[in-house]
Amino acid sequence: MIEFCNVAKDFQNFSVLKNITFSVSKGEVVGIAGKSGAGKSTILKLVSGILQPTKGSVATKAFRLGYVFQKPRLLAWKTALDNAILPLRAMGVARREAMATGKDLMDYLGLQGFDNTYPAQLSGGMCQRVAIARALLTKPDLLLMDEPFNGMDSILKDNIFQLLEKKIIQYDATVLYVSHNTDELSRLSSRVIYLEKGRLL
Ligand SMILES: Nc1ncnc2c1ncn2[C@@H]1O[C@H](COP(=O)(O)OP(=O)(O)OP(=O)(O)O)[C@@H](O)[C@H]1O
Repeated sequence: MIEFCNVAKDFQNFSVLKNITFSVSKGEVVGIAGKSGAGKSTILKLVSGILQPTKGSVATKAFRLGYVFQKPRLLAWKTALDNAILPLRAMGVARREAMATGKDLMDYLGLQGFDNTYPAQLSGGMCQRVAIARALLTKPDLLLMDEPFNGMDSILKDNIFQLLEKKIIQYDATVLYVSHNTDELSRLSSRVIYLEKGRLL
């Protein structure tokens, strides 16, 4: 599903990733760990095509991509529900159907009653849950998540883990996700990639 072949990524004269080679098979759940600034988010951006490698190649066979960014990146002028269903609407799903599906998922994520609330009125953890709903609603076959549990308490995290475990099986999704937390990494992933000084350990 994902293939990195001798990938290097430089920003101006700064070399973030050096000669990275790894692959992720369909249905695998792989964690990415490493110190702050090690290049974890850069790996996800390369997978998604937001960034291009300086050297080497990055290939994916994803049909539908879900991406939970490090920051929620919600549109300030849209309600929580409208933010969550944005990719569904872009795919041509009728508004009424998208809203019903979106509302169910938002309720499951503990956001009952906040459908019509704007991002500025939500907490950081609530915005992050809207972003998780947005990434899951399209039934992605590749899910990229960058510190998806930021701002969440342990009970909430546990609910979201259960939801993710269910959805990953349901969508037969491949998952690549970044976390600093070893408990979070060991709970979901079958393998962890560790980045240090631009190289894979
Ligand atoms: N667009 C950019 N332009 C210049 N430098 C960048 C850019 N994006 C990232 N960097 C640099 O690349 C390095 C790796 O960034 P990245 O966001 O991938 O790290 P990270 O491992 O995800 O860090 P954190 O755990 O703190 O989120 C950092 O030194 C960062 O300053």
